[in-house]
Amino acid sequence: MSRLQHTFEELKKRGEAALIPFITAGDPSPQRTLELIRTLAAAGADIIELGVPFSDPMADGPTIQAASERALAAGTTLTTVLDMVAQARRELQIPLVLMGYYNPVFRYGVERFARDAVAAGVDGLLLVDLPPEETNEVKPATAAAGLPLITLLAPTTPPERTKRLAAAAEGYIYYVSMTGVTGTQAVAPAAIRDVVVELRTLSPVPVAVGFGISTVADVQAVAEFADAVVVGSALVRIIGEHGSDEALLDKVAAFTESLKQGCKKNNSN
Ligand SMILES: O=P(O)(O)OC[C@@H](O)[C@@H](O)c1c[nH]c2ccccc12
Repeated sequence: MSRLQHTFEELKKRGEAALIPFITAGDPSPQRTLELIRTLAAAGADIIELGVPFSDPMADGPTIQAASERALAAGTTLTTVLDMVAQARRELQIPLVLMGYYNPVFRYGVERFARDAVAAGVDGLLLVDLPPEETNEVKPATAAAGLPLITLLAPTTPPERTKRLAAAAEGYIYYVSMTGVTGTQAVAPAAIRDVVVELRTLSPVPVAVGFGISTVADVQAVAEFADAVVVGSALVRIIGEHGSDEALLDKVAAFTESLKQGCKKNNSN
């Protein structure tokens, strides 16, 4: 059983949704990223989504764009991201999913990338600017390496397409709660509940929800009907503000612990 499957099974037994914090790899520095991964894991993260910094992150709002710039300025490349994963993997079992844009992966070489990613200890790949219909170049390589290619679905995905993609999903489905870029608007849990519930019946894999989840209340509301919640910009903002102080890891730990409290299902108190 894969690390991802194992994590979701354990959480199901405990009646909890998975907490998936997102950070940009290399922000503020590769060294700091390793410390952040340790801190997130110790504070209750169940899976970590690591962003591969990119110069033209068109799906990202200002907060994550700035994180990408900090990471690139610190010299982060796809190769150094894989090194960070390999280092983390020496000491941690937490699933690590890479999120990125296709260009760096294409330049690295898709087959070599898929192999190196699995060897480093990557558990899943999200290529956010590659529509599922255009994964023909990537799928054979990720399938051969045993790397789940995570499908992104959005409220704008037509029902037929949703059905087809959900049935073929690997790892987990990432349901984007709204159109637009990351970190700019708040999620509206009531508006997405029914689609997510339906998606879970269509899909053989768990369904994560992300975009606009930034508070414990958001996490709690979404955790009632989703298998996992992704929190990106709210966390990246803390890293942006405290990246160079001593307090960074404590702040990140406290925020993560509070978010995890929201993941216990039916704890309406
Ligand atoms: O930042 P938010 O609103 O919390 O959304 C999650 C998100 O940051 C993370 O999953 C992500 C970062 N960049 C992306 C690009 C596309 C899809 C998802 C992402």
